Amino acid sequence: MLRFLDAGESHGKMLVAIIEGFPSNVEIDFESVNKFLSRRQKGYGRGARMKIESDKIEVISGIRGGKTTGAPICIAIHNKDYENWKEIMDYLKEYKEKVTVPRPGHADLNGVLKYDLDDIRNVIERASARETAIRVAVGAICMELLKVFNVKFISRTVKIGNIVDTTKVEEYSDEIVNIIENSPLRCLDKKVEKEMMDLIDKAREEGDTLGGAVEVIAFNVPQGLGSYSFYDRRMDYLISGSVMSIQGVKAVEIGEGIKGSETKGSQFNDKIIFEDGIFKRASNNSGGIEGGITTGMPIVVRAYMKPIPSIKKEFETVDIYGNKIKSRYERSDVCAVPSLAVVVESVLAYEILKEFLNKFSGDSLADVINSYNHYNLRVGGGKNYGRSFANSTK
Ligand SMILES: Cc1cc2nc3c(=O)[nH]c(=O)nc-3n(C[C@H](O)[C@H](O)[C@H](O)COP(=O)(O)O)c2cc1C
Ligand SMILES: C=C(O[C@@H]1CC(C(=O)O)=C[C@@H](OP(=O)(O)O)[C@H]1O)C(=O)O
Repeated sequence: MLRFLDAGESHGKMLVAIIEGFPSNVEIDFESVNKFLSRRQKGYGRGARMKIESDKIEVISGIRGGKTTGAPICIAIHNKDYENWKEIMDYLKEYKEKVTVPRPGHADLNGVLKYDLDDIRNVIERASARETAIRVAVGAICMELLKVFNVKFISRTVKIGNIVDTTKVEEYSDEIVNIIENSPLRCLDKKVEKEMMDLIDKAREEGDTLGGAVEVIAFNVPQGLGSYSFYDRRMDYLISGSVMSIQGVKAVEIGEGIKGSETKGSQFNDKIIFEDGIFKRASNNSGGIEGGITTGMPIVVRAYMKPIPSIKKEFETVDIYGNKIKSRYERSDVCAVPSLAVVVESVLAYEILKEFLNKFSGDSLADVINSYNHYNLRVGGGKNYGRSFANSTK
């Protein structure tokens, strides 16, 4: 079974991850992995930290000669900012200037109470969304295997504050990807994007922050991943839990979950059709998942992020000893919604690959390909659902 663990602090030496259960002989394109990391760092509204970091992965084990070996993959991302935080982050010598004013909205207060800490710094360091850098690296490695099976993603911003991009994306296109990848907010509607940027500027001037929403679509995911047979095997359970675990995410929607709740069954159901010997759906309100199993239609996930909790504008609060005090500001992003889109893309890639390998299991890429092709011969009527068969090890 594919699994991973990660560790590391925001201003510590590095972030690390160990991925286990990844098949052998998968070619890893490091340029592509590092590009994924740099996509996460971009986005209008990000703070000063992103000018310091230029995330790149270092391979410690499990990849040799550009290919996975089947052994646990260990990777690291070094924090450049560590140089500026060495004294504060020293693991032997106690740093005397403790952080004692918790920020509402962050893990600060809950963390010190739960772990009996007298320095909020110990909470901030691990609760920080800096951790998403290594999660994206894990997702990027998963993507290298999904690419063999032509699984592709589009991830974009659909909302900043109350400004919404209503553009619909139903099919994958390189043109759409190009627009998104070259835009400041990963937004498709340029007019709406300008309004969003103005809103971010206004929030920054006011010493305030913003949230929003992203949409991520996975194309060419085969039918049959996940299961209705047990709650924790349901694809929608796995995806929503994983997306919800991303720092700041407060709601997850699959397909037309929200709008659909206002319609009738006859309108919401995706009509089943049978064409050229294969089953298809005439629409995709279910967002590619029915009964906890992928339908073969695109998987559509929307994630909603609350406004960034660290606020420059001063307000009255209390410290961890209960004393009334002015709020404390910690260097921060004003808005991180475009970055969230890339993080959701990578956690989705991980969850899809995990179930993909549960269904088409194999210790080597060739075994996985055989299993995949065999299944597609059966349910795809020998033709598959318009996806190309994975028949190479490239
Ligand atoms: C990519 C990204 C960047 C973030 N940057 C900041 C930030 O600069 N300052 C901040 O206070 N919160 C930031 N957050 C949000 C916090 O990490 C998050 O609100 C906090 O961990 C508590 O979230 P939770 O209640 O969902 O766990 C960021 C989140 C993401 C996904
Ligand atoms: C470091 C990243 O995001 C950080 C997430 C974050 C938080 O509180 O979640 C706070 C900020 O960190 P710092 O205090 O160093 O400025 C963000 O920059 C990153 O995305 O790589």
